[in-house]
Amino acid sequence: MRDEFTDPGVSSEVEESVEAGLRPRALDEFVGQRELKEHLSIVLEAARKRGQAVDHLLFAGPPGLGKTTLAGIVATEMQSHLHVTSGPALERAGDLAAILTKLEEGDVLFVDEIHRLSRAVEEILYPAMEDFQLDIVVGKGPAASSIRLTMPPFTLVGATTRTGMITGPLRDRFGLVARLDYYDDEELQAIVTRASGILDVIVDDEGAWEIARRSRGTPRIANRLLRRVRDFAEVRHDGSITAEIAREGLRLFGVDDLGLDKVDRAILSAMCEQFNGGPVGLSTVAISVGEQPDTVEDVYEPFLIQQGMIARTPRGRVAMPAAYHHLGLAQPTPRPGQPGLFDG
Ligand SMILES: Nc1ncnc2c1ncn2[C@@H]1O[C@H](COP(=O)(O)OP(=O)(O)OP(=O)(O)O)[C@@H](O)[C@H]1O
Repeated sequence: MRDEFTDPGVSSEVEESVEAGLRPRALDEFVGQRELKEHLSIVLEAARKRGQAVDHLLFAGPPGLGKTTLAGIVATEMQSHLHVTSGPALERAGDLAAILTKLEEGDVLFVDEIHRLSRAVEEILYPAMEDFQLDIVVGKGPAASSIRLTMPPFTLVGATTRTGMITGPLRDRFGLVARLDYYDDEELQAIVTRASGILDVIVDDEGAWEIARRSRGTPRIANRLLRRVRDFAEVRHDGSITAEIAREGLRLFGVDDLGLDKVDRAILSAMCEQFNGGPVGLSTVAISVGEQPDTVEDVYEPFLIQQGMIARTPRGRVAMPAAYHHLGLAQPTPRPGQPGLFDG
């Protein structure tokens, strides 16, 4: 049931190549995240002055907020190479060793979903991050021996949607841990305007604003909605995007006034109507909308919580008054003793 328009976690191969073209290359072009940018620019400048590799960096936050983009910026600003992999792709210790032995001095290794590294792989990473040492086991059984290789200093950039799942020892080995927050509407408007320049489509300020405010605080969604509205404008109008055209196009694609899509609305309506406002467990909600619990937790829930539509309590998820209001439903009066909103 995942929604291809507003799910920040879904990106096809075509979209990835379009995204690559829209990625800011320099820190100055990266919109928003002011504090993070300031910290990062100091870390980069200091490393440049010392002529050293940048300290290892960990970026945390929901999908589509710019973690991969920042890893690319670090590599560009340090004039080094970027190598990209992810936690689930590194199944065995040898997978990581193969990448590490290819790194040159100052290179940036980006590991997406770093919280999903296996224990065995993580253990290879510790000495590599700390002392630039790589322990490789040669042979099998009693004849196995370990050789230690020294590798050139490099920068590990880790990205995670789940800081809580990063082990303490791994987290401690990052010199900077930074959290990316949802973007505000003005920042997203600037992102839409910037992307429209690259995509060569005319969008007026109000048109960019209409797209921005339905983008769930997420640049990946802003860029995707812009591309869909561009299609709509080209097919049904003269190609340029005004507020009215943006509104019409987004309505056609099922994106509502707050930027919620059909999955968000299904989650809210399951909670409000099927489960009487909750509390209801995450996996029950996920099953009722045909999603994986991880997807509901990582992709949909953070924005619905941020919007004050649902809340997490020790007994499960509960629907807040804003959810009823958004769906146009009357809020039920709690039965005496019914667990609900104000528990926990
Ligand atoms: N601050 C920003 N300014 C302009 N564009 C941005 C910004 N952040 C992200 N983008 C755009 O949003 C898209 C998604 O960004 P990116 O792939 O870096 O997100 P991510 O956090 O790594 O997501 P995921 O973890 O799901 O891979 C990119 O195409 C990029 O152009």
